[in-house]
Amino acid sequence: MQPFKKIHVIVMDSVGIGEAPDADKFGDAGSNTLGHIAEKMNGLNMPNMEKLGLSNIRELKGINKTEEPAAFYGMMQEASVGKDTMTGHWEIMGLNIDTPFKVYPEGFPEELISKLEAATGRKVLCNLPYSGTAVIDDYGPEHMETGAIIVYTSADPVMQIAAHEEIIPVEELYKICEIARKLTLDAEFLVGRVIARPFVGQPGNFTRTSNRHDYALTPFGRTTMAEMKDSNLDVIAIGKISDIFNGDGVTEAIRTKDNTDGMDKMAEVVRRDFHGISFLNLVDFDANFGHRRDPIGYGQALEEFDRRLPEVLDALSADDLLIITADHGNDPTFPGTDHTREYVPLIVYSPRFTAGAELELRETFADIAATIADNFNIAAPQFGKSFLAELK
Ligand SMILES: O=P(O)(O)O[C@H]1O[C@H](CO)[C@@H](O)[C@H]1O
Ligand SMILES: [Mn+2]
Ligand SMILES: [Mn+2]
Repeated sequence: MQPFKKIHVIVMDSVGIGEAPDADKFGDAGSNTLGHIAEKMNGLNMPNMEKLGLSNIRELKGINKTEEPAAFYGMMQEASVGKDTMTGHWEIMGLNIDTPFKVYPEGFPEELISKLEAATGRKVLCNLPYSGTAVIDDYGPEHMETGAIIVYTSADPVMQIAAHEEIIPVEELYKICEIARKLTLDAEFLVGRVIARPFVGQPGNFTRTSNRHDYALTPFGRTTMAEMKDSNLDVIAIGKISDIFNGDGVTEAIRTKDNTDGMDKMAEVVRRDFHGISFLNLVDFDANFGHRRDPIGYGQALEEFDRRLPEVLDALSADDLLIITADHGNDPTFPGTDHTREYVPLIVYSPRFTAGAELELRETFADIAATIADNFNIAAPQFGKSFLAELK
């Protein structure tokens, strides 16, 4: 088969498709993001994903299994020991994270907080694991009175810093986060990501803005993105992808406001003439609905995604390959507010295909990187097995 000129990867952030075999080790036995949302919605209306074969992977209420799926379809299991966004995306690009990132279930050590206060000249509020919407409700008023910053974490390896845009201008919050990023690069206080969380509004009525900014770490190994960039191929990062890789291996970064904007930008990029990959993350599923434990909102966002899909599908030519997948689960019906250890769906489509078929269970997300490397004839990642030859 002729290689594809462009491969487009869409990560539906947190759209898992049922507990992974090792889910019990993560306290996630019984989780199923898509399955439980379909139940709560009393059937999901996703005719475009249906045609591609979504319910052929695992039957989902409201979505029919189709006799002639247009896409190749299957599931991937996560090999790495984490279930956070960075781990999932880095694995998709060929890495295997075998040492878990540090998490801070009791908040950050006093020593780190003192250093942060000294370096920023601002006091720290909260310093606990917290939901990002609850934390601004609870600490926002005090923050507005004192100018102290709201620092919180979660079950993920993250330090999040929230501030009202009229109390601390976004640019200053970004500087504060850069300071926090520098302080948390050492093994002693290592944090996967520092996240700026600006918000607006009045007490009791705060909302977060799209000026969120993530400060990640540079991937610990050589990703297929880096390999592509060094081979003079294009790597177009859309949404928070560039942040997740700290810009490593990215040749062009396009920011987005939300899922809708992400799909708009994706359709634009698909129509362009280039040689390489585009890589989009749709974070709303996770941030607005998964962590908020809102299965109906989540279901509606999935249906909206499905309605927008034809714009991307229609833009594809026989030179394009589209891969739709996820980075972990976040079952909105599950106890707690954290990610869930799940299989992720794998949908692989090109107008070049006459028919789709089932792909065998993938043992690592890195099979996507291996497939990309195989297609562009560049060095294979250290992990992953290409499924390119199966696409016929
Ligand atoms: O509750 P909010 O602030 O949305 O935080 C969520 O967003 C973080 C980064 O994705 C996750 O670790 C989770 O804690
Ligand atoms: Mn994620
Ligand atoms: Mn998340």
